[in-house]
Amino acid sequence: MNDSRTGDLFADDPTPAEPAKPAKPADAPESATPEAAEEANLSDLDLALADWARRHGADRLVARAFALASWAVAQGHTCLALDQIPAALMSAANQSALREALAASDLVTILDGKSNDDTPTRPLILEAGRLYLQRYHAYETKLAERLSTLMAAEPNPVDVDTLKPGNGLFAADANNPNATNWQAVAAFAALRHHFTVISGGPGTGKTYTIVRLLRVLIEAALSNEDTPPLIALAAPTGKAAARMLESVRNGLEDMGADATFEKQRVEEHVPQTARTLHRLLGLTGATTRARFNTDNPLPYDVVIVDEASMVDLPMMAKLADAIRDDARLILLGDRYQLASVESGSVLAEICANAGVNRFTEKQQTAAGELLAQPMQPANHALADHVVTLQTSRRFNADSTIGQLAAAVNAGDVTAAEALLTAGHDDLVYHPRADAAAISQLIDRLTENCAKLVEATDPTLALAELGKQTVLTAVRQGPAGSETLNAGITERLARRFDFTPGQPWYHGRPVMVRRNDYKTGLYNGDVGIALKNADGQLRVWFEGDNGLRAFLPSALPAHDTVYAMTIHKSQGSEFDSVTLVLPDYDVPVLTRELFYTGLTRGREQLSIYSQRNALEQTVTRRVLRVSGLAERIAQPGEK
Ligand SMILES: Nc1ncnc2c1ncn2[C@@H]1O[C@H](COP(=O)(O)OP(=O)(O)OP(=O)(O)O)[C@@H](O)[C@H]1O
Repeated sequence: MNDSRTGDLFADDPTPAEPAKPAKPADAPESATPEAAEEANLSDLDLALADWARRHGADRLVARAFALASWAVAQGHTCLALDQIPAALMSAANQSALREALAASDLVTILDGKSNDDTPTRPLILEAGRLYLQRYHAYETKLAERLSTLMAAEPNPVDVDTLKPGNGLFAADANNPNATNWQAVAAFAALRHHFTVISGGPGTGKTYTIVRLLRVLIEAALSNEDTPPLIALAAPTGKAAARMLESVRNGLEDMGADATFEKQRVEEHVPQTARTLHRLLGLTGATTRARFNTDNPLPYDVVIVDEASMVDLPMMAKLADAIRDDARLILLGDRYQLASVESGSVLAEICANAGVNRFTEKQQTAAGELLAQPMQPANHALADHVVTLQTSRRFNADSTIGQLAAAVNAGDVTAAEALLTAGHDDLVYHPRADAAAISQLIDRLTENCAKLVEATDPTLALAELGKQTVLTAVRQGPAGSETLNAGITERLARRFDFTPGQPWYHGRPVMVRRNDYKTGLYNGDVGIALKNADGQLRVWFEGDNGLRAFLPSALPAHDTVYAMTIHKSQGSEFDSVTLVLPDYDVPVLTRELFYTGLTRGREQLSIYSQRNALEQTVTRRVLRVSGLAERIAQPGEK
């Protein structure tokens, strides 16, 4: 790192350059000066960018703006909102001088009413009070442009009569026969448009809907003697892709019970694989440029992406870029879930602007009797493209986990607390998450984890891992996943007489930390180390065609996984989940995080959290600054 990154950049008055200093540990004492405090909150990358700007003629304030725009991306925003810069990162005096400094800089493009196609594109872009690194501005504008193009055209009409109640595909709800069947409406929206989002919590029937939609598309083509559509199934992670494929296969199998359905005729045209988005787009090397893009679009007529809430802005922009204008892009996901770890919360933003199941007058007319009641017309361009499924088909309607998820989504602390303290069998609440409570929890968990050390059959051991897990909000600290993993390992080592420090032992569960195309192991894949008959350790993973065994040394980066963070659990479900929130406040404690964690549990949920931490968590929303929704369409444009 260049030395000029320090005092020189972040002091308001010129000071001599200082030598580079090591990164500040989290518990370091308060910084001596406000400037040093501002700097301490920034990463080396942020500071390197500021340094680059400085070397290219930026004054201190503009250089600082570079660092802050980079900091904003690391926080998950796509840009820096100038009116929301934390005081800890820029003094009020500097904030009030910032706009003028940016306007005067050769490194900053100002986009306003006066800009046009000849306006040069510079490394920083200021638009409507949002300051972007140029690349993120390009991702955002490109994505908005592509989605707007896809939304503007209507595909060739497909007969939607088959979707109507009574026609076999989507049966009316036996308990409520006059209610709108939103699954049928979701299929209708996807038939009518080139871009559709089907949002829904776990088990609300997104895959069920998709399988029926594919059936309609394939059967329509076959009956017209057209070529059936070329379909791609994809997801952000390998694990999510594998789950998606399994759900689609199960969905086809279930539909096989319908005597009018010629399963084989349709099945032939449904893909036999689901890929990661990286693979789909040809992003497997070190390059950030996808092999498939506007100039070389994907060959598919229908691209369906599951777990779309986990897709970040750069990936979504690349995906939309690679979709042909005459193809369909269908995103499946849960609008209320945590967004991607990286920048942007694309799915949530698209859905927030669409509202919940509100259509334009035009779409209501086209839907006809699929909609049981007329609704107040929406006028946002996105409205017709988003359908939200709200009834879980996997749980019964009054499952406590489902009710808690609804209360959390509504930010209703009182209802959430009432459910937690009512003494339900499937929801157990421990109002303490201090060191003593965590130690007791570790003891209890160790009993369960001992089953893995005693396991001999990899299939059974992997099934055991899928049954239950512990989810944490944070990695470190007393309630962090690392502490729980270390605590359980230590107790197991004592009980089974191995050294806790030894990396590999019989029964160690691991989670892969990054995609590795060489081994075909992906970020989030979970495996178990077991000794074979010769006493050799192998790590077993589930694969498309049965179990796969690896030498421990062949694995990509991985962690022990008795417990994992909620972020890492996205896209997975377990019969039983223990959810642990720290008893001190951290900014990651948000409603979206809690919702995502609790909806990983299918049957049983235990929550360890102090009441006030819980209240704080349910109340706080993830706020990500972005201009995407504004760009896609202004209200009234449709
Ligand atoms: N309308 C329906 N009638 C009967 N069963 C249904 C219906 N919709 C969904 N199901 C069943 O509910 C279960 C969950 O559906 P599905 O897997 O499609 O949900 P999902 O939203 O894709 O779930 P996940 O979030 O886990 O991916 C499946 O067993 C499916 O067959």
